[in-house]
Amino acid sequence: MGNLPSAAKHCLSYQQLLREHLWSGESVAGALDPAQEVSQLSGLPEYVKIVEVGPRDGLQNEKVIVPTDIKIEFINQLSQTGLSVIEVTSFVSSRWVPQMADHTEVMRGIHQYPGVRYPVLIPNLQGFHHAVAAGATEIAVFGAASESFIKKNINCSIEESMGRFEEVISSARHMDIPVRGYVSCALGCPYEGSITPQKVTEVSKRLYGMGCYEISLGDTIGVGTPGSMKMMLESVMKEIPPGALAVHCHDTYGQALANILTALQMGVNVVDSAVSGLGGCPYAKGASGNVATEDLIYMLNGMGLNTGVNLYKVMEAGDFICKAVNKTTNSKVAQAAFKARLE
Ligand SMILES: CC(C)(COP(=O)([O-])OP(=O)([O-])OC[C@H]1O[C@@H](n2cnc3c(N)ncnc32)[C@H](O)[C@@H]1OP(=O)([O-])[O-])[C@@H](O)C(=O)NCCC(=O)NCCSC(=O)C[C@@](C)(O)CC(=O)[O-]
Repeated sequence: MGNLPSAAKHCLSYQQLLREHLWSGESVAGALDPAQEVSQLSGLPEYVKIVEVGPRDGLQNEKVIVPTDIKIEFINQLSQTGLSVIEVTSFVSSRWVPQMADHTEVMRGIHQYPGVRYPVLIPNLQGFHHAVAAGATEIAVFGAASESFIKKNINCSIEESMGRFEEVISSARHMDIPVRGYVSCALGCPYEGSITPQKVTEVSKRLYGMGCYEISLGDTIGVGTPGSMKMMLESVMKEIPPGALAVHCHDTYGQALANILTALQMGVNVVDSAVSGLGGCPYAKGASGNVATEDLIYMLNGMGLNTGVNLYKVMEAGDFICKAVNKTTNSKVAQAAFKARLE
């Protein structure tokens, strides 16, 4: 954008700005006023890593079983968007989450593109062994800061879950397999309501201490606000450096982007999202999908923050999976772009 003559900049219509800049990742703030850009960017990271969870978190709650070849095609399309991490499936019990029963076929069927990592979700040692046999080279364990939620989700207490994760993490370490740790209910629980930042910190600290390279703090039911996100992060950051944290925001109350921006301003630079805003945890009733990857990229592009991801290609992958599961996209950006195309 910097090369355009200023007269041309003023002639750019809103639609042109969208087409030429927000899609490509060039800064619109800079297009309007270079001085403004600097002030907007202060305190924010230059690069934000997006962890795409659509194939796992996005699909796990779908009632109709999505054919395995559709899942594989979806992941292959996502792999060509510039995303560097795509969580592809979970090695959980098919009695608990039938949608993920084809984990081995999905893991074996996808084309693994260079530069893209394909972690999978693991609840226990049994899942770990199945995942490794299927070819997984990166995993994530998933804990929670709520006793009631973890009981419903993986049928054990927080203390028991730590024992299981310790076994998994120690086996993974022997095989040089990196482990990410999730902490669900970081901003509220569907069964207990408020969760204290101290409890989130305690669980996060234990997972980090066991060797998780990154802790993803999940607003599982999307009740958080920038205020509660800030309080929770201030507490967790006393024990874990911001560079080892990620945020995972569901958008039930429409706060996800605001919460993510708060986290970015506090030094977090890894954000989970799902294409088309798909998703939700089967054991968190009433929760809506994740923040849409399209909406996240649009916001980050608009602030001049680099993600390396092509928004247009992500929208195409979103269109593909929405048609396949017969859903309307939850992404505001995709909705607006498709509407604009029809006008
Ligand atoms: C953890 C279990 C298995 C415990 O389930 P359980 O019933 O307590 O397990 P168990 O150890 O008593 O074993 C019972 C049966 O399950 C089998 N089993 C045992 N382990 C496995 C395994 N890994 N894979 C396949 N089968 C397994 C085991 O072999 C046995 O089979 P049987 O002898 O009866 O034929 C179950 O509760 C489970 O699968 N839960 C998964 C729930 C889930 O996937 N939730 C969604 C993901 S979390 C999420 O979405 C939140 C997140 C991460 O996105 C962040 C956020 O938003 O907050």
